[in-house]
Amino acid sequence: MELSKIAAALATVMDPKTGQDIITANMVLHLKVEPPNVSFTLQLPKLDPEYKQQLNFACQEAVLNVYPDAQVHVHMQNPVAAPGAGQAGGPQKANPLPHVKNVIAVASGKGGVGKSTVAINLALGLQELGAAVGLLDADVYGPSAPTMLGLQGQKPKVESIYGKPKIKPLYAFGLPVMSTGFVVDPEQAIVLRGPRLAGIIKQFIEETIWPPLDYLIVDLPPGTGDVQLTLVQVVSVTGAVLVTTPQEVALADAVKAMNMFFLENVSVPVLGVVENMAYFTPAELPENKYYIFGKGGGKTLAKKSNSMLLGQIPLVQSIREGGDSGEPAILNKADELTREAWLTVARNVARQTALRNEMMGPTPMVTVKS
Ligand SMILES: Nc1ncnc2c1ncn2[C@@H]1O[C@H](COP(=O)(O)OP(=O)(O)OP(=O)(O)O)[C@@H](O)[C@H]1O
Repeated sequence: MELSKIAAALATVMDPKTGQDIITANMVLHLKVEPPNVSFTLQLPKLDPEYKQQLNFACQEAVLNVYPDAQVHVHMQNPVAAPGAGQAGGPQKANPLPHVKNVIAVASGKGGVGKSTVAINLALGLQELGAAVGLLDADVYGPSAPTMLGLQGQKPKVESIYGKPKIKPLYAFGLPVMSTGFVVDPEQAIVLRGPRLAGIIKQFIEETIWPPLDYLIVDLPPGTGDVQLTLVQVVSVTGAVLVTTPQEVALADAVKAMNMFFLENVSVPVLGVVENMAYFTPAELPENKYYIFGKGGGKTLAKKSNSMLLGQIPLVQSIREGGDSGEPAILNKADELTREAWLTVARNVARQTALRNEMMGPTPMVTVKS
């Protein structure tokens, strides 16, 4: 009996919770083979007994397919909660995305500063550096990912796993993408509040079949509100990237957005600040920088949030055109300066995330007492 064959057999069993196979979803522990006995622990989130039984049968069947005489012993166990989860006496919560290493929220104080542009180019930049990346556009009131990634009019497919519907993300330039814009009409979204909104965000996190990822980039709505609060309750957010423009007026709002990550019990570390539209560079004079909105907003916000300036992105036509045409600017090899500005942001985000992970454990998921 070979351990690797048994592991390969178990990798054909799907977890209804994440839509991943149970090996990828890190659900199989203590796999032991002492012929004819095969035993292992199956960590599974709270599911009703019917699912438990289905999974048990599916595991038995998978092993018996390769070793018909095996005696299969499956021990079921609730997963160990994400470290720090359920602090302050709340109930322990399990991480719904065990196969996603880092969840990075991209936030801004107000709309129009280029938060979505940053989220998308950052996601593609990290991918270019070799990481597996996904994008969740949670900007319910103004979802930009469908247009900016050329996915307008497309709808994600729903797949049934053990009778439970799971959403398959769409793909653009190699990125798995989910956007509120695929399923909710922004005009209807205006009236969404509280529990309804929370339900949608929760569903996008828990019911999308995200592949194993190094980074899931989440594009938040501007400001502070229900989506932000829901996100920190349903998933462990590794860190936040704040986006601002250089003007002083943008700063006051950005500080409010920043403070929301430091609320009691939230404690999502700020990885750094991206200063967008930092200066204007005409295409025909690529070396010239005109600081038309002033200087220093990004640096000031980085200082206030005790983080770093991750990069400065110029105000250039190619970024706006990239957003409109569905082909983000970072993919435009003809505009090397802009590409390099985006890649600097991606490198700095990767470095700050690694440093953060060395220094502290996973961010506790927030428990709200009702
Ligand atoms: N550096 C830039 N240079 C030129 N145009 C830019 C730049 N950054 C963003 N834009 C353009 O500005 C517009 C707003 O950008 P974007 O949608 O990313 O902002 P946002 O902060 O996400 O706004 P909202 O939250 O309201 O959706 C878009 O048309 C985008 O292409």
